[in-house]
Amino acid sequence: MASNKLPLVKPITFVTGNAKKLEEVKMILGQSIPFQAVKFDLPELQGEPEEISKEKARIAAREVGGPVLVEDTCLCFNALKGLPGPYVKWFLQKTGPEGLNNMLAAYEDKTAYALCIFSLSLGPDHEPTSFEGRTEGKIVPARGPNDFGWDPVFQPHGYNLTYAEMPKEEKNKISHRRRALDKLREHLCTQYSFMDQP
Ligand SMILES: O=P(O)(O)OP(=O)(O)OP(=O)(O)OC[C@H]1O[C@@H](n2cnc3c(O)ncnc32)[C@H](O)[C@@H]1O
Ligand SMILES: [Mg+2]
Repeated sequence: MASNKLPLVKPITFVTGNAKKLEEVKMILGQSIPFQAVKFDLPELQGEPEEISKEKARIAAREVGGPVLVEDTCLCFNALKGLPGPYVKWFLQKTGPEGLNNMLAAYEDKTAYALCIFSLSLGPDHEPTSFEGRTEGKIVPARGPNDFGWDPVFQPHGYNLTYAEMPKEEKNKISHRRRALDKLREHLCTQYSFMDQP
């Protein structure tokens, strides 16, 4: 029976400058989606998270000249109406995770959510499609290894451990990144068939 799935000949190139993101994406996707990675620090717009992610995908598709995947991650504090959101990287660089916790000292509401938006572009002439994953939690004084971003200050709802304290497999079961990748995988597997490169 003929398949009505679209053939995808080239592997998808995941473009990121962040080695820790890549590590998690590899663990979560395993062999399910053929992809390769290139390390490139893409310029980022200011604005709404989905538009930032989509614009990264447009730039990456032009650079690579084929199918690309990018993601942008936000950490959103409810007391601050969603800030620092997509700008968390710059806060983190200047203040470290503990500085993020201190930002909420003046507020009773410590709730926050981690948001990950992957954008897939099939090439320079294609509009990107986005896949969003969100995990609710709260901001706490830093606990656990300080080796990935704001993991030490984010404690997901229903857990007594911060992301940093959780074994990687546990984080990857419930994370913002996992939830977004589940949607991406579903989309790719229902719409496309992967072909070996000639
Ligand atoms: O090249 P790209 O993919 O853009 O990588 P980046 O490091 O610039 O990443 P973002 O623009 O998405 O900025 C998100 C910030 O949040 C951090 N971050 C991303 N995912 C995280 C996670 O799962 N846990 C903790 N920190 C995370 C990351 O290190 C950045 O400081
Ligand atoms: Mg970035």
